[in-house]
Order: sequence, then structure tokens, then C-alpha cells
Amino acid sequence: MSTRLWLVVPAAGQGRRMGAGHPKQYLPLVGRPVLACTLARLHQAFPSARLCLCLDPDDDHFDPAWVPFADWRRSAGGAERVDSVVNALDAIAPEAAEDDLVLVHDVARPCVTVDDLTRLLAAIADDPVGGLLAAPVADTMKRDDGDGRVRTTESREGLWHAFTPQGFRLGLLRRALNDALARGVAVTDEASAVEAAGYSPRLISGRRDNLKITHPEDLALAALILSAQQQVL
Ligand SMILES: Nc1ccn([C@@H]2O[C@H](COP(=O)(O)OP(=O)(O)OP(=O)(O)O)[C@@H](O)[C@H]2O)c(=O)n1
Ligand SMILES: C[C@](O)(CO)[C@H](O)COP(=O)(O)O
Repeated sequence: MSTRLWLVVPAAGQGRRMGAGHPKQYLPLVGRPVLACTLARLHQAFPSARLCLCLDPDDDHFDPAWVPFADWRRSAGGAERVDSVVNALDAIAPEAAEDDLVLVHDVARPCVTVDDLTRLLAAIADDPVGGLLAAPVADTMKRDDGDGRVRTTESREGLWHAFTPQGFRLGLLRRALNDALARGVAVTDEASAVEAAGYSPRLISGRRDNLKITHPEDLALAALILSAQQQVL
């Protein structure tokens, strides 16, 4: 049996830094909610993938009409992003094979391009570990002294911003996440768990406009990015 492609979309966050009063994935972006925009991009790139959408069990904003995938299921969001992803992997495991590829993509990143998505998949399809979209740090990096002043300027050489999607084989990713959680390792993305398991995920250079909508000003930026992308992509 050939390996299948699964998409896991963590969408169970509360959007506290956005401060909109309800989760940012339901804020309108370019005529429809952020969640619908993100799923549309993923569907454009991978129309026959299987989707698992992590939703807060108390979510009363979600509308299934926003899901363009024929084959999809929902899983329960957890306390942290990593818990939502672990729940999703547990939910798909009975239907999936250990070496099926899983791409995990934040619902809060609607500006990822079809080209980056397909390049990521091509780059990791035969990679023994897997990898992630990322971009080299372009600014000078400062470390603060904890009191609003600069302590040091850090070297940015070799530093990358980690984006999503991040893609790994189901078996490797599940083991890595569960081990990391059991050992108390801080897991802010899938790659950090895979790294803690002793592997080196591949960095796939992606576009810098793969913005994660986090703060209020990001929503307008994302709308501009999507409009600009429509002109040229
Ligand atoms: N318990 C959680 C927390 C986050 N996420 C998802 O993980 C992604 C990245 O998280 P982040 O940008 O931090 O989103 P929020 O948790 O919503 O934001 P905040 O931290 O400001 O509350 C988002 O797509 C978010 O919906 C999730 O599925 N489950
Ligand atoms: C996974 C992630 O998008 C990589 O940059 C990011 O870490 C998720 O955001 P959070 O604020 O750390 O939950």
C-alpha cells in the first residue's frame, strides 16, 4: 500500500494575544474566516489529502461548510498546541499507517503558498526524518537583560524562523511527541520533539510572508499579503 498524506490543522487556540474576544481563526480575513482561508490553501495544494482538524470541544463558532476536503474528521483540542496535535495523531492512528506522511499546519497561517506546500512535500517525501518550512533570520538579534535593556547582541548566523507546515512520518512523530512530553521537553513545534528524539529535521526555505496571525496588527497584514499573492501567484 502506498503512503497517504494526512493534514493535521491545530485550530483549538483561544487567540489571547489577538484579544478579539473570540478565537482569531474565526475573524474575517478576505471575506471569510481565517480558518476557511487556511483550509482553502491546503486544499488547493492537496485536494485528495485526509484532514484532521483540532477544535476546542466547546467551540461554537465552527461551521463544517468551511471545510473543502471530502475526507475529514475533527479531534479534540488540548490545553496546549502540542496536546491538540497529539490528540489528532491519536485520532488518525487507527486509520493510518506508521509511514504515512503527516503535515501539521497552524490554522493561523493562511498565507502559506501552494508552491511552498508542494515544495515542502517534495522535499520530505523521501527524507528519512522529515522537515519544515523555515526562513533564515534577517534582523540583528538582541537578548534583553530582563529589565528592558539590551544585554547582548546575539549571532544570527545559522538561525531560522520555524514556520508550518512541518511534515513527518506518523510513527516517528507520535513517538517523538509522546517521549518529549513524558520527559518534560518544551515542545513548541513538531520539529522540536523530533530533535529531542535525536533527529535533524530538514529546513526547507519558505516565503517570509507565511505569517502566523498572532497580534491585532497581523490581521491587516495577512489581508494585504493574500491580496498581493492573488495578483502574482
Ligand atoms: N491549545 C491549543 C493552542 C493552540 N492551538 C493552535 O496552534 C496554532 C498556533 O498557536 P497560537 O498562534 O499560539 O494560537 P493561539 O493559541 O490561538 O493564540 P494565543 O497563544 O495568543 O492564545 C494555532 O493555529 C492555534 O489554533 C491549538 O490547536 N490548541
Ligand atoms: C508551530 C509554530 O508556528 C512555529 O513557529 C509556533 O511555534 C506556534 O506558535 P506558538 O505561539 O508557539 O504556539
